[in-house]
Amino acid sequence: MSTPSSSDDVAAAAGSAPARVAVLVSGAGTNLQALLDAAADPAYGASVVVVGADRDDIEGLARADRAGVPTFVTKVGQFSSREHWDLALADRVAAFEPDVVVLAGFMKLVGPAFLERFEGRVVNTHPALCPSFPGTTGPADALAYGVKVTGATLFVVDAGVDTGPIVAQTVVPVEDTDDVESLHERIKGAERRMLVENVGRMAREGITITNRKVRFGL
Ligand SMILES: Nc1nc2c(c(=O)[nH]1)N[C@@H](CN(C=O)c1ccc(C(=O)N[C@@H](CCC(=O)O)C(=O)O)cc1)CN2
Ligand SMILES: NCC(=O)N[C@@H]1O[C@H](COP(=O)([O-])[O-])[C@@H](O)[C@H]1O
Repeated sequence: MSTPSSSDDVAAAAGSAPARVAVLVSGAGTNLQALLDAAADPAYGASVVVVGADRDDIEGLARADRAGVPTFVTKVGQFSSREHWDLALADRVAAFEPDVVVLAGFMKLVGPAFLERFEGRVVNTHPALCPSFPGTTGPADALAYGVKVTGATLFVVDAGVDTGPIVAQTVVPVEDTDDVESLHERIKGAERRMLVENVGRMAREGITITNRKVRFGL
């Protein structure tokens, strides 16, 4: 795995050793579980080396414990400012020398220190088709708007909210009978498949970003 060269033309990953993946979570951790399950196969090319969270007592951390993966919790409230939290979070993650950092249901915006440390190597999975419905309520917003299809987006995180270069998207139908829960569950099924497939490809092939366009390969 090599270090990205610049923010506008970024190469990440690709090598013979499994890529080291750090995952940050805030909740149930079903996306994390999908990565843990995939990584059990050496052919996948990636290994989850640490799971971090911004809160205690969540199923995502329990999933990591059961898989024997180290965990940490870094809460905003433990620090005197958001900037100090961001720096501490970057330090905790960096100690595990990740090649790729996956935000998988991580409900905090990461800031400049974090993004500089892992430039071009942080991806987030979002339960909507970016650039539509950014933020914390993507499935509810899609349902309220009345769209007939929605989905999930994997993107390289930047300083905005769900604005980064898009790695992959997956589409699901919105049914007339859906409520927010049923729609989000349908999205999450497709989201987990998209995440596993594309984090694996990032690990095995690397990515290059040119003028926002993401392609696999270095
Ligand atoms: N710099 C970025 N950080 C993150 C992104 C991103 O695109 N850029 N994506 C998020 C996930 N996200 C939605 O996709 C998201 C998460 C959280 C928030 C937010 O406003 N959070 C509040 C706290 C809410 C809480 O603690 O429950 C906050 O950060 O103070 C907006 C969007 C991952 N990070
Ligand atoms: N804005 C971020 C956001 O809405 N993230 C979403 O939270 C869910 C976490 O599920 P999980 O904890 O079961 O993986 C996922 O659908 C993820 O995209």
